Amino acid sequence: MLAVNELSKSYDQEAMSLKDISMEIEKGEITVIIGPSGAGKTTLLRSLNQLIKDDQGEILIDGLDVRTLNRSKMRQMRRKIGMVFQNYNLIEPLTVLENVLHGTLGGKPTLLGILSIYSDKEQQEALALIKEMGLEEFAFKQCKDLSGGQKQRVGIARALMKHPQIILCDEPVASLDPKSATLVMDILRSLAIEKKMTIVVTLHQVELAKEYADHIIGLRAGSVVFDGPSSALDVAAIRTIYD
Ligand SMILES: Nc1ncnc2c1ncn2[C@@H]1O[C@H](COP(=O)(O)OP(=O)(O)OP(=O)(O)O)[C@@H](O)[C@H]1O
Repeated sequence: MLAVNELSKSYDQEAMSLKDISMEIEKGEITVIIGPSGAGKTTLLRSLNQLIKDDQGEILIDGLDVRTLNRSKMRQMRRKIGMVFQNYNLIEPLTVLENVLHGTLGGKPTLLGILSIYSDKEQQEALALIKEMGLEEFAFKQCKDLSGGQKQRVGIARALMKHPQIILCDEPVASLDPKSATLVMDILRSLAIEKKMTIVVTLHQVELAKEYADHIIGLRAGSVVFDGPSSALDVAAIRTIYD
């Protein structure tokens, strides 16, 4: 469903942040990208939906190279992909419901989006997702009053409003306490298993990666140094990635 072939990226034409990355990511699985700080995890994740451009190689989603798409095809492709961010990227003074409804903006004609006009169906769907995330009682509260873990669950509900096939999560639990982190990872796991979504997550915590990943990619200095199931990530593999 998602394949990367010989992807390279340099921000400054000198140092290479990604070097000939190739990998295959399966539908219905959680793929976790791990590696030390500066290894290229965020660069790789953001290249997948072309938030970072000027890279070389191929990124195939459903067989289409996203690097070669024109504007309208790129818009269509981006509708298939939801993003979840470390710092949540919510509009803090707005309510949980309003933030989740914003997830539909990518698929709306601009004027309706600017006016924040949402149909009854969209509102019902947003409320159902809020309930699914265990946030029913917060639907009409401002996001600024939520905990980090609650904010991240709003971020996931917002991503789900587009009905994405793929969810890219950039360090989604880096700012959370262990219990909140587990809750967020449990949600991502159920999206992969029950909704057959393709989930790609960057993580700093090796233990969480081993617990939740079906597939782990280990990056070091821009290169893939491990690619396998989480059961294969042994001490020697961890050393190769981090030492
Ligand atoms: N906007 C940028 N301009 C120049 N260099 C950049 C930029 N963003 C990242 N880099 C460089 O690219 C390399 C990979 O960075 P990236 O942020 O992808 O790593 P990472 O593995 O996500 O790190 P971290 O775990 O600290 O977030 C690093 O050497 C970094 O300095």
